Amino acid sequence: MTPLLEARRIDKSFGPVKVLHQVELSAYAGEVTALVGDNGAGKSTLVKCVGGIYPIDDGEILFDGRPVQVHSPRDAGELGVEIVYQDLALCDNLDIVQNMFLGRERRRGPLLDEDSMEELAERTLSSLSVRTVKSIRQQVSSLSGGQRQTVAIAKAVLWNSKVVILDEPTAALGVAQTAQVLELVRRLADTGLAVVLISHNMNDVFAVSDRIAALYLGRTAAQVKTADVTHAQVVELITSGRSGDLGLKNGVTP
Ligand SMILES: Nc1ncnc2c1ncn2[C@@H]1O[C@H](COP(=O)(O)OP(=O)(O)OP(=O)(O)O)[C@@H](O)[C@H]1O
Repeated sequence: MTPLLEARRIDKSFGPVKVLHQVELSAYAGEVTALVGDNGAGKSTLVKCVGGIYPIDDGEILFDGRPVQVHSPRDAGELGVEIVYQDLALCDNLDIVQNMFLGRERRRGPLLDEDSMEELAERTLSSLSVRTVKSIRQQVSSLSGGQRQTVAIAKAVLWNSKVVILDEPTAALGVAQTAQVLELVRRLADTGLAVVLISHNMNDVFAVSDRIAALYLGRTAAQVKTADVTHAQVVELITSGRSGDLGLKNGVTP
């Protein structure tokens, strides 16, 4: 199976500090790929390279098997790659519809086309089976952490995205909200999207992912199917970059 999004042999330095060394990442349509690694392993940097925020020094990015140039978030957006960052970049003083269309508002003549934006926002939320928000005209400041995360994810999928990258979507959430967001993550993949989930939480990783890509000190420690590994083996990959009993071939389960 060809990955929908693939990063190959990515090198990235900040000044004299090399942060990514020949890093590999494959994400497949219809699957959740968990990107794991300790603090500072390079997860955010890799995602920002793929999302066009940082230029790569070397390596290549492929979309649906074709090499592509991603020089800006706009390039990434045109390919259908959207990233939901931890800070979510939502505006508290705007409502859900205004946030979902922020910077990409629909117009009819000189006026905003509120009806069509409302309808599309509604349709997107219901296609994701989101029933947790009372009204799409609610101000974002009145939403809970889980609801905010949901709106940020819905905003990312509104634009015909094909790959959605989520940076620690459950980090700030309680148990019930975490379960809701993980359910949404699973649903995104089930609708055919390739989902990349950055996470530190092994329970989340094992609850929703199909594959795991582990980084260790800026290198790919392994890319494995979740069903082929145990919690303990993944923890070992994260903490030492190795897992002796996995029988990996070039970092991949044979
Ligand atoms: N803009 C930057 N300039 C210099 N160094 C950076 C920059 N961004 C990240 N780094 C360094 O790159 C390394 C990888 O950081 P990165 O944020 O990608 O790790 P991470 O795996 O996402 O960590 P965390 O889980 O803590 O978010 C770290 O050593 C960090 O200090």
